[in-house]
Amino acid sequence: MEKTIHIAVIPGAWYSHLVSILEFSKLLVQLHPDFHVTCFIPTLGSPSSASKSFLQTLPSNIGYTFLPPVNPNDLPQGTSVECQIHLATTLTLPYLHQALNSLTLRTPPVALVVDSLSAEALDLAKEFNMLSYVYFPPAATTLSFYFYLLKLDKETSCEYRDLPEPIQAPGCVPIRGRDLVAQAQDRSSQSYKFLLQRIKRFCSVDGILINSFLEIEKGPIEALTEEGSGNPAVYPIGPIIQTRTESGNNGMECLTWLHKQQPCSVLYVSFGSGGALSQEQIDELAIGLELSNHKFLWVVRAPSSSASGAYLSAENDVDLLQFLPPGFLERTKEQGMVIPSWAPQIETLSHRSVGGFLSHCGWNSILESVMHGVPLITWPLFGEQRMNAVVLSEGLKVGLRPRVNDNGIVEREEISKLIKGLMEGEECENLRNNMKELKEASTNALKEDGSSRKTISQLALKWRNLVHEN
Ligand SMILES: O=c1ccn([C@@H]2O[C@H](COP(=O)(O)OP(=O)(O)O[C@H]3O[C@H](CO)[C@@H](O)[C@H](O)[C@H]3O)[C@@H](O)[C@H]2O)c(=O)[nH]1
Repeated sequence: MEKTIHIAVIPGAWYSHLVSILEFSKLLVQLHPDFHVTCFIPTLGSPSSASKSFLQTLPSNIGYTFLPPVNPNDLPQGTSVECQIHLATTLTLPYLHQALNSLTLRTPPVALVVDSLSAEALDLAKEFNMLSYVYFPPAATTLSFYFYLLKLDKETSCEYRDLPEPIQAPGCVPIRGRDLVAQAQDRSSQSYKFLLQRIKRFCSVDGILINSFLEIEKGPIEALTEEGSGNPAVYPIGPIIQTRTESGNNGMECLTWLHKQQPCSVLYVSFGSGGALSQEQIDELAIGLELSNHKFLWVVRAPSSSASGAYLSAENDVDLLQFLPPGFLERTKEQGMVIPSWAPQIETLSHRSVGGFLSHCGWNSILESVMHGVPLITWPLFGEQRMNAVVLSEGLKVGLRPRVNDNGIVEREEISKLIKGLMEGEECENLRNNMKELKEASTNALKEDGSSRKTISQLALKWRNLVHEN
């Protein structure tokens, strides 16, 4: 009888990371039905409704258990979101140990695949005799810069933003220090120390699975996979994206509205699973959308206190439309639609009426936009999003990046100008053509003999052979 191949998976305590690693797991068991995945989920507070409804889509050969949740209110005041996510895993390591122990007694997993934000769990692989892998949801460019940061940290002492020249990591577009990942903007911070610790852990694993593909990031992927690079084996397995998203009645309403619009006429505006703007920036964005005269569909969130935007994890019942400028909804009722909190993003990006995406440049949103051929306005807020914005606007030329004023605000005239550039005229045509090519490449990567599909099969074969040898 054919043996079942067991894999244990540990996501990061963040909606988009949970979804990405589990979408990969879904693809793995779909392509290789002799595989079974068991997932242990760290959580911050209670799981969001979007996470719960996503978990209901898992097939029977993927099992999951929640680890005891870490309550953000029990953590020291002012703990950054990155540190909260990190603690959601570290504080539950004893439970994870217990859970892996009982799993190993029943059905020993051959490999432990751990999300990049849960890297502390990697130590358990050795103890339970499993191969260890990092699942890395962001871009290959980010991974290449991460490894390069270890070198840069030794060779320089100033803040990276004060370096006179852009930084050139192997195979990557040059990136100015101020555009580096947010955790590296203050080298004395706890977030930076955590980041370096995490990257060092990555160096000793059996492999790193990245959610990217050769055609979108040829330079960094070739540099990362080059023999003698000194990195662990890197496996590009993307683009892994959600197959469908949900958002109840609001979602239905927005799709009904999209059905009534002209092809490629609507700009979709969304800042990911939790990105939020300051009140001043919400006002500028609203007026900029209005001035552009283009149709829009905007997912609105409560304002953040940071001028340049931040991540807000709380779901609450406040009326989000109160944060819009007076009279805006009435004036734009024929021009746009505003949707509070959450939209069905996949259904929106795949809708024929959508012609542009103003995005915070989370890597999942980028891949979803690429797979549906929608060019972007690249409006990074936090994390590694500034690096992604450079890749899209300066590298791939499928996005336009707004100019930010000295107070960290993108002004209304700039917003309106960029929307016009994205949605009409020669610039729009060039961006759409570049995106069309990328869309085709992204579809090919996961076809029968596509580059990423081959990589997944290569990994599966390696894991299967190990089980059959024992
Ligand atoms: O109204 C919404 C908003 C978001 N989404 C989905 O939520 C996910 C958002 O993912 P992403 O675009 O990557 O944004 P974040 O959740 O902010 O992603 C975090 O994780 C990414 C991968 O590591 C990083 O690139 C980002 O910087 C980091 O903020 C996507 O699948 C969207 O389809 C919806 O379905 N509806």
